[in-house]
Amino acid sequence: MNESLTPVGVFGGTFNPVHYGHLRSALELCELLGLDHLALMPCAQPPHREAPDCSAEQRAAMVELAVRDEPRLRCDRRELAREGLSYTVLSLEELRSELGPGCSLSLVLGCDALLKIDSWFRWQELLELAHIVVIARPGWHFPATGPVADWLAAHRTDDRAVLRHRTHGHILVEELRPLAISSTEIRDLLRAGRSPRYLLPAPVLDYIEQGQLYR
Ligand SMILES: Nc1ncnc2c1ncn2[C@@H]1O[C@H](COP(=O)(O)OP(=O)(O)OP(=O)(O)O)[C@@H](O)[C@H]1O
Ligand SMILES: O=C(O)c1ccc[n+]([C@@H]2O[C@H](COP(=O)([O-])O)[C@@H](O)[C@H]2O)c1
Repeated sequence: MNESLTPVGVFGGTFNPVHYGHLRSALELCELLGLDHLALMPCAQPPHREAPDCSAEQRAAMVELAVRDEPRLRCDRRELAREGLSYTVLSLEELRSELGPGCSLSLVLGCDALLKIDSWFRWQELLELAHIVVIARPGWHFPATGPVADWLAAHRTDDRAVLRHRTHGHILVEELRPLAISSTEIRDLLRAGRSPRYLLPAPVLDYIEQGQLYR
């Protein structure tokens, strides 16, 4: 067993746009898990949904504005630099080769993403590259049967210390402060001519207004 690793994390999402649900969860995870940093990683070409209505460059720019005053949060642009669909396993492979085999790396996922993870490209290799930290939400249940249930049963731990002693391979579920905010709701408010102020950072809203996004 390794002693006292300093874990780092990566939080993938479409971030269309990034909001306080993402940001508050990211900061709480940094503190609960003792992460050196957590990088929000906007996907360029989502493998699983229609192309977002604003560009990957714009979504990454909004993430950069959102994290610029918090040193523990970063924006990771690697999926913008890669051709093709933004498969998470490819990003984890890149991160693992940059960080080296001795670093503790965690992939952060919302529970909605976890439910569908068995449809992801090479999903069973994810835990060979990183731990997975799942953000639990009120009203959400684990699957009781099927491949995701079996996978959770085989790899789940309730011990946060595992992130300081192991480099990859475990699933941790964390209940964080619930914030009922979604990017869909923010886009809908903007399209309806209503304000999403206070659901997302002011510099992100300024960027949306200046670029006339989501109209
Ligand atoms: N309010 C929230 N609290 C905690 N996690 C969240 C919240 N909103 C989204 N997430 C998680 O953040 C990750 C990235 O989310 P995403 O960028 O798709 O945002 P979203 O608000 O769910 O977007 P959309 O409404 O467009 O589906 C997902 O794993 C999702 O589960
Ligand atoms: O790798 C895959 O096959 C894959 C399939 C679906 C989703 N993902 C990733 O899951 C993350 C959350 O996606 P979303 O739709 O909740 O924003 C985001 O980083 C996606 O790139 C990844």
